[in-house]
Amino acid sequence: MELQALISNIKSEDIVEILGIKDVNVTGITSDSRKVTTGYAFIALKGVQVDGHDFIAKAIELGAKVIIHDEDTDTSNSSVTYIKVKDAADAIGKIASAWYGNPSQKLNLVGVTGTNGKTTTATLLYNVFRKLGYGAGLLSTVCNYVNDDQFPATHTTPDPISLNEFLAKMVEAGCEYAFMEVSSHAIHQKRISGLEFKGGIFSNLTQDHLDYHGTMQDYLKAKKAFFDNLPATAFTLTNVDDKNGLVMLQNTKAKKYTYSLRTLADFKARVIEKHFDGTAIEINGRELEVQFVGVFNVYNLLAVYGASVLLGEDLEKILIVLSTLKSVAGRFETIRSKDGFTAIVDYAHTPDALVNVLGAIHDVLEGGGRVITVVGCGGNRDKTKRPIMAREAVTLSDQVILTSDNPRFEEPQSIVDDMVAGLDPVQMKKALCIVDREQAIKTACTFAKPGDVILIAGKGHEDYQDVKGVKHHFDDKEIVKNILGL
Ligand SMILES: CC(=O)N[C@H]1[C@@H](OP(=O)(O)OP(=O)(O)OC[C@H]2O[C@@H](n3ccc(=O)[nH]c3=O)[C@H](O)[C@@H]2O)O[C@H](CO)[C@@H](O)[C@@H]1O[C@H](C)C(=O)N[C@@H](C)C(=O)N[C@H](CCC(=O)O)C(=O)O
Ligand SMILES: Nc1ncnc2c1ncn2[C@@H]1O[C@H](COP(=O)(O)OP(=O)(O)OP(=O)(O)O)[C@@H](O)[C@H]1O
Repeated sequence: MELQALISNIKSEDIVEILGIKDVNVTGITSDSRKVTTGYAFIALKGVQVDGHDFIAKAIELGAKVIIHDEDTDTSNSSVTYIKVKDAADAIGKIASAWYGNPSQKLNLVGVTGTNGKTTTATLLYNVFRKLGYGAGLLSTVCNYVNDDQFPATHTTPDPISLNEFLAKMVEAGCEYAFMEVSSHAIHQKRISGLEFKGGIFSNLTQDHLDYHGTMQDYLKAKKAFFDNLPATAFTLTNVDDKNGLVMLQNTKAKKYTYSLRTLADFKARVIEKHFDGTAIEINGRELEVQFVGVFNVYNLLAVYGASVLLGEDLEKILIVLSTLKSVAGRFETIRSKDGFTAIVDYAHTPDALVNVLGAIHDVLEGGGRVITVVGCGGNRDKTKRPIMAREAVTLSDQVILTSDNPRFEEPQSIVDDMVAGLDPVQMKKALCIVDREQAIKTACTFAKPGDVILIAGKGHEDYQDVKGVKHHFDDKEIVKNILGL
């Protein structure tokens, strides 16, 4: 691609200077010096761990012909074109978009952000539009889809080059719709810069990711930036039962819509009856039975309904499809034992999600059944969640087993100790520490009696345990089924 076309999405005021010849044909783009080959454009990004500007010389050695940077750098190589921009993280999204033919402009792209519910909402939207007969794609934590073709996901929101490559695949495969999760990390690192969104959904904001954002205020600011940057042609759909729902709408140019179970809103729902296999609900005056448990899932379904309406779909058709949808992988997945107890595998790994999923279990628990919770916290991530999650688990369960969940580079025992620090001696009587997760699940199954529910929280769809940088195969569902002989 010609260099002028490659940088055509970057506003001229965002380009500080161009040194060297402008008439260059670029053969590829990357921000990783290790991927450079002859004729590439290398975009130097200041990383969290290292600075891409330190790899410019290496990129040139490997054949880079264009260097895009935002810090002072050695520009003495006369066979290279140096483009200094104001913000390389912002520029790379626009460059990636141009390189792949601006795919987001050819799709109805909807982004979902919030602490919990992103995967569920984005996946259900994708399922609805596939069931309605459209070509559609999905970018999510669990899996990426281009129509029915599956691609493994490495991030909740991929880096700008992979992201635009996926969107281009969707365009090529004839998709009209694309649904994606937008993580706060991605907004902060500008991975979504240059994308043209048709809509943005906000689910909720509760404590998470403080290891990265530092404070809740900065976490909120990151989420809000997504809505602040939506164009007037897009819609925003926010949950106004969350105290930050209206905050998200403050500075946006986009058309504003709201959803709620409790107050006045454009899209309203009400729970009629809760049971173990689903919930009877009313959406905008229409009753239907859905195969989801938990009020939090009614919020997710309402967001899906609202977004589908805003995308122009027929109300009746959407309601019919909603009643056929099933739970997303690793979200409230139930396994019944032959002895009459139930195990639930759920991805709840924030205090709020844990409270919600335990609340949902209590709502449908049949007479006398006890709740046994197996839960851990991830290593090298927000440590302040640990005592809170232990406390919430103990408060809402009859028995808790504290265990390991992706310890990464921390000692599993010390993570469990941080959880225990949240419990007083009385609460401690309900808790047991079994660091070995398989052993913890086995012990919960031995404790369980008919009518009891075991919640195995935190890993959901994940099929690994991340220990010291190595992902060892570990699948909560598989383990439970083996133990129960299913
Ligand atoms: C903390 C974080 O978000 N890090 C992300 C960030 O990495 P980084 O800034 O640390 O990159 P780096 O390794 O320091 O490198 C800086 C630059 O130098 C370049 N480099 C580096 C080495 C070299 O030899 N040559 C070279 O050119 C790199 O390619 C990069 O451009 O940018 C990378 C490229 O986009 C991401 O892959 C990486 O995600 C890491 C792996 C990660 O685990 N991120 C998680 C926390 C994350 O983003 N999670 C959210 C979801 C959270 C949730 O809701 O649960 C997500 O969207 O997935
Ligand atoms: N709307 C919601 N409100 C609160 N909790 C929810 C909601 N939806 C799902 N949850 C809980 O959060 C867990 C994670 O759900 P989901 O994967 O949809 O969220 P997410 O935002 O994609 O999370 P992550 O970014 O960490 O992948 C679920 O297993 C459930 O326990």
